[in-house]
Amino acid sequence: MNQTKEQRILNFVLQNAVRGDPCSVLDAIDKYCSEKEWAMNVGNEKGVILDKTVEEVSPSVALELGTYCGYSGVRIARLLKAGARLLTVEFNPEFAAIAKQMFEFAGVQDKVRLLEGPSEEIIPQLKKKYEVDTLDFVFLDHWKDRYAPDTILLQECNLLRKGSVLLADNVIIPGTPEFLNYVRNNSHFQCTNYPSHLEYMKAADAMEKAVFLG
Ligand SMILES: Oc1cc(-c2ccc(F)cc2)cc2cccnc12
Ligand SMILES: [Mg+2]
Repeated sequence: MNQTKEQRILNFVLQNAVRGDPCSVLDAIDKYCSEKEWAMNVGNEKGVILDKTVEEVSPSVALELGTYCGYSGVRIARLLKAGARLLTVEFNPEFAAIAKQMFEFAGVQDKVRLLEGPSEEIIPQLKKKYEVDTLDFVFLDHWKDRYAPDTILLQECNLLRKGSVLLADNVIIPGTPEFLNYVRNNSHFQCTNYPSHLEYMKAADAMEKAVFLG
């Protein structure tokens, strides 16, 4: 049976990265996806913006929407303090299976909990089923038409607290106009735009940080 691109990415990591070394996993994915096959990982340029935001927030509980192959999950988890945890949501079971193996190889599996299913179903379960009080950090990197409704849903489920930080990928390409309009015209959010480039390409992209003011 023919391999998928995501399986080829994982295999390249297994053969070229060092087990237990998250940075070598990130480097291997970036090498493969810049030289062999493009894939929708956040990449190293926007990844540095993600790193700086995670380091600034130093979250105890982080949520990622859109796991894909686990690149940004490894990127976030490698920076988490002892006892902190990342919940990452992926609705595609094939992607989830790849990401699970990626987390295990990188050695971050004890910090990461992979939740399979649609974000709109999982978000309302976070408090009771996954023992979340509030979220310190949320990385939005899933389907672009879900950013705004999921941001509203996070508020409706009382998962945000004063100072919770949302960071959204792809606000230029593919683009998230509804989300940008929502957070930028909402007095409960303080927004900052971080211009960058689409992963592995020259096209312009950007990330948007939206701090919930309570
Ligand atoms: O970082 C991303 C990039 C793209 C993307 C796909 C095709 C393009 F031509 C340009 C950009 C899609 C994503 C979907 C979900 C999460 N991240 C994505
Ligand atoms: Mg993305």
